[in-house]
Amino acid sequence: MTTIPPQQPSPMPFGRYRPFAPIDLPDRTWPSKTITAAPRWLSTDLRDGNQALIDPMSPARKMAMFELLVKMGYKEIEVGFPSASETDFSFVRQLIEGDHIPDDVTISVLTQAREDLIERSVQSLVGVPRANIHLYNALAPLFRRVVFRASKDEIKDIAVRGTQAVLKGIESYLDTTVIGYEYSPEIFTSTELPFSVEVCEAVTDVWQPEDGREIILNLPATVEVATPNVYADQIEWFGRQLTRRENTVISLHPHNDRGTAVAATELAMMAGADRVEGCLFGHGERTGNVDLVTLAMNLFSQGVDPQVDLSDIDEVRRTVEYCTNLPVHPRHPYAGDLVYTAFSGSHQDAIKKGLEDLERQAAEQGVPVGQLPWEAPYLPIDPHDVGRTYEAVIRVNSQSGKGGVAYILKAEHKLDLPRRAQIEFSRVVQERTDAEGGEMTPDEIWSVFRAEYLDREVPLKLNSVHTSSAAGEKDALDVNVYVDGELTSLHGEGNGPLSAFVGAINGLPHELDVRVLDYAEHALSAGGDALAAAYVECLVRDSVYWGVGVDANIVTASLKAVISAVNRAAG
Ligand SMILES: CC(=O)SCCNC(=O)CCNC(=O)[C@H](O)C(C)(C)COP(=O)(O)OP(=O)(O)OC[C@H]1O[C@@H](n2cnc3c(N)ncnc32)[C@H](O)[C@@H]1OP(=O)(O)O
Ligand SMILES: CC(C)C(=O)C(=O)O
Ligand SMILES: [Mg+2]
Repeated sequence: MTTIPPQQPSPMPFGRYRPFAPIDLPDRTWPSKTITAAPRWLSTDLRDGNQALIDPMSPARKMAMFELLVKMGYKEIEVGFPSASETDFSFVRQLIEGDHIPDDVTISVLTQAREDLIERSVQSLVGVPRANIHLYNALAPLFRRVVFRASKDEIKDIAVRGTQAVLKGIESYLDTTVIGYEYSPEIFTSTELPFSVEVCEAVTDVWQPEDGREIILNLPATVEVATPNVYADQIEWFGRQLTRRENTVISLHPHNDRGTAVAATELAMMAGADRVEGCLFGHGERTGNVDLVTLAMNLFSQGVDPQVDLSDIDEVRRTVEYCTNLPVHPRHPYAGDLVYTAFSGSHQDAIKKGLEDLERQAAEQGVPVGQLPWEAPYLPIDPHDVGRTYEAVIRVNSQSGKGGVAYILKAEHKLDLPRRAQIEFSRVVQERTDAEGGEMTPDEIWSVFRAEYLDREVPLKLNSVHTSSAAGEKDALDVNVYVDGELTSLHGEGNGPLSAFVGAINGLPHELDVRVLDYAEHALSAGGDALAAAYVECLVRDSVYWGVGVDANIVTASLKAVISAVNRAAG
């Protein structure tokens, strides 16, 4: 019996950290809920995303990001922190004065709860068609003690007076009917829940929401401190306490410190949230905000309309990389360079079979593959649905098997190798990848294939072929073949041109001793000038070799295939 040795205690100082105490919510309902619709999205790429960049976006990059978000279908976009800098202020002015905000898009601006900053923020919005003002202050015990050095009542007062200042600013400078309000109890996840509710209720008392005049209460996991189920409990508990739930939008603003922001958001949506704030590809402070792309694609992959357009995910990625000057990781869900790629043999084999199965079903039903329900091994979505192609799906390195190599030959060159030929050629490829390491590109695979099967001319090279057969008689074949570079005329007879040819070359002084074991052929293309491919498995003396021939004439292709096997046997 084998015993696994026990693990050792880590030398790291884990004793300095305390577990986050979950809230007591035994009657939670969210675990049995399902997400059936997209939430209201808000992109904060231009604010939380921008404030966390090494190089904050230039005006041109901000405009590119804004246009991308609009094009993708985001209807709520936080465009900056206009009281922070002249750049942020001018960008908001540029959007408004340049008439860049579509009628159905609501921009928002963030401000601290400080009167001067609120006034400046309000001024940035003069002339806006529609906007939200977003005010925040931190409520958590650590912030009360260390940052604000203030009591609970004083902290509540900051939020209340801030909201009053927003109302005053709106009345002084703006068309009151087009301005909405969002309040964030910052560090919500580490704040005593009753205190968060108390402050939010006080803020709501000031704003006085009613039908047609909502209040957005945005509950940030400013720092993600617990498992996703705890955030869901917090959201469900909070929602139950509100006195004006019907006119309140519960919004999520998860960060990704523990790497579980997507999961936390999804569970919190199940717990009753209406709206989600995040950034494309998870940009934002520290480990980032929740990734809007993954959230939307997760909905899509469950058959739920994500209400944003990611059908050209590479274009979205390119624009975000340009704007943020940061790369998207090659393994980023749905968007990374490698996420629709299989290197390993068993995955390649299964994917190839899955894609062929879909093609077969589509042909049987007379519909394109794009109209069939998606089901393919290892591929949660059809790469085509996000503008990717299958070409990148299977890539070959030393971990690859016959399925991947065969897939590339079929996808790129329409060569559908018989199974045993696939095995033989994949060994040839594996010898190369083992010896040289790294990946073999489709072009390299093709040149190895050509060199191995199609381009060998010694000892035999076909020059011309003439066949004849009369009813009931054997096939007669006259061929001109270069034998070791010398043009030689051969004659053979047999049950078909292939056996006639084999008989003819077995008569050569080389003592080839060729026997055909298996044969397959298929067209490579349709039409009058179509090419055909022939595959012949030959026993040459006492070893088995496959040969491949390609020609417009199928008989010539099959003779070339025999020659290919014979030349390979000659080494
Ligand atoms: C979780 C988040 O992402 S919140 C958004 C964070 N984003 C940003 O801060 C980006 C833009 N911010 C800035 O450029 C600057 O902070 C400015 C221009 C807005 C303000 O700058 P400054 O006036 O220099 O103040 P600073 O940011 O250092 O603020 C610290 C002061 O504001 C107080 N403060 C911080 N947040 C808030 C708030 N939300 N409401 C009220 N007061 C606040 C602090 O307690 C501190 O007060 P003290 O000086 O009395 O100790
Ligand atoms: C301003 C708030 C919403 C914020 O960004 C956070 O708490 O993370
Ligand atoms: Mg944030």
